[in-house]
Amino acid sequence: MQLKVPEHQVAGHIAKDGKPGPLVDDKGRFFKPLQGDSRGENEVKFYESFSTNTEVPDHIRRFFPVYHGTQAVEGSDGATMIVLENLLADYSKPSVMDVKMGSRTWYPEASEEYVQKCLKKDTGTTTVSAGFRISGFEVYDHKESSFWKPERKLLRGLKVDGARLTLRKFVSSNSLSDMGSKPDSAFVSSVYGGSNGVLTQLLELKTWFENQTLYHFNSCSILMVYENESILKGNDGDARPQVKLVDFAHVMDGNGVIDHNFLGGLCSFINFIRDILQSPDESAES
Ligand SMILES: O=P(O)(O)O[C@@H]1[C@@H](OP(=O)(O)O)[C@H](OP(=O)(O)O)[C@H](O)[C@H](OP(=O)(O)O)[C@H]1OP(=O)(O)O
Ligand SMILES: Nc1ncnc2c1ncn2[C@@H]1O[C@H](COP(=O)(O)OP(=O)(O)O)[C@@H](O)[C@H]1O
Repeated sequence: MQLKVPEHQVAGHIAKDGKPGPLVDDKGRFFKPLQGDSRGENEVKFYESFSTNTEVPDHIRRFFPVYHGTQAVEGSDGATMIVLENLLADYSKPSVMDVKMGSRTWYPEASEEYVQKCLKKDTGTTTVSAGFRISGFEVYDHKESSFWKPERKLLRGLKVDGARLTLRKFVSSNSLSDMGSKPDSAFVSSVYGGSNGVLTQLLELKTWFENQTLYHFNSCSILMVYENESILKGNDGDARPQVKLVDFAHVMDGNGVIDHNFLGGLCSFINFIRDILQSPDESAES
């Protein structure tokens, strides 16, 4: 089995200090190392539960990566990895964004130290003010014919207007390294709009979250992706926008209670996307 480092990972842990990072194979699978303390186990517990839970409607399953169990991976010191569907396997020039949902990323059972660490990040980013934060993104820059990924530090400093501007840039054809340029929102209707677009998918997810009390998706992300190859070939209609959920290391049982934290963040995110769709030509906010 030939494994390699994923080309388009936009957030989360990478191989560092002797610890393995995610890997992908050529058969459409994504290998995520089990994280230390209870996180890895908790994520496995979630996937095992979710993949067999008959209360989850079929049309909702498509928002989650398919789970293929766990596996000890040779070449990574035999590290145990969660084997998932590689969500980017069918994309050749993907633009990808990871949006961490909720107005808090901590949860009641966490240690005081962990809560404080999360609170610091939550108040310093748009998590508290907007109900989500952009954890990472990579866009295919049509002017430069290459991928562009901002530094983490730059994203951590984004305020609400900056997040709005970034969501516009994500669907623009301008050169993105030029921070001063006004995004043209060229792909807004083919990515955010339409019957298969991001907004429609988010609304479908919201309908489920308005009722589901099975799980609380603490610190979970929405991964948005679309294909630029089709746009380069002049077929914007084939951008194949997808909304997926990733990172279930902190998912808890819902115990019959609505996940207000995720739902609130999702409603806010939907409003941002809807505003951009309704006024794609609005002047760039700073
Ligand atoms: O270590 P940090 O400060 O980079 O924080 C990680 C987060 O990075 P961020 O600061 O939000 O860009 C990181 O966020 P992303 O996945 O990058 O959005 C995770 O929240 C990670 O925790 P876990 O894998 O969910 O258990 C976080 O790891 P822990 O701090 O919980 O170990
Ligand atoms: N199933 C997947 N397919 C493709 N890419 C993925 C998948 N899961 C995660 N990723 C990539 O890895 C990043 C980090 O994933 P995540 O589960 O949040 O890891 P961590 O727990 O280290 O934060 C995501 O932002 C995305 O770029």
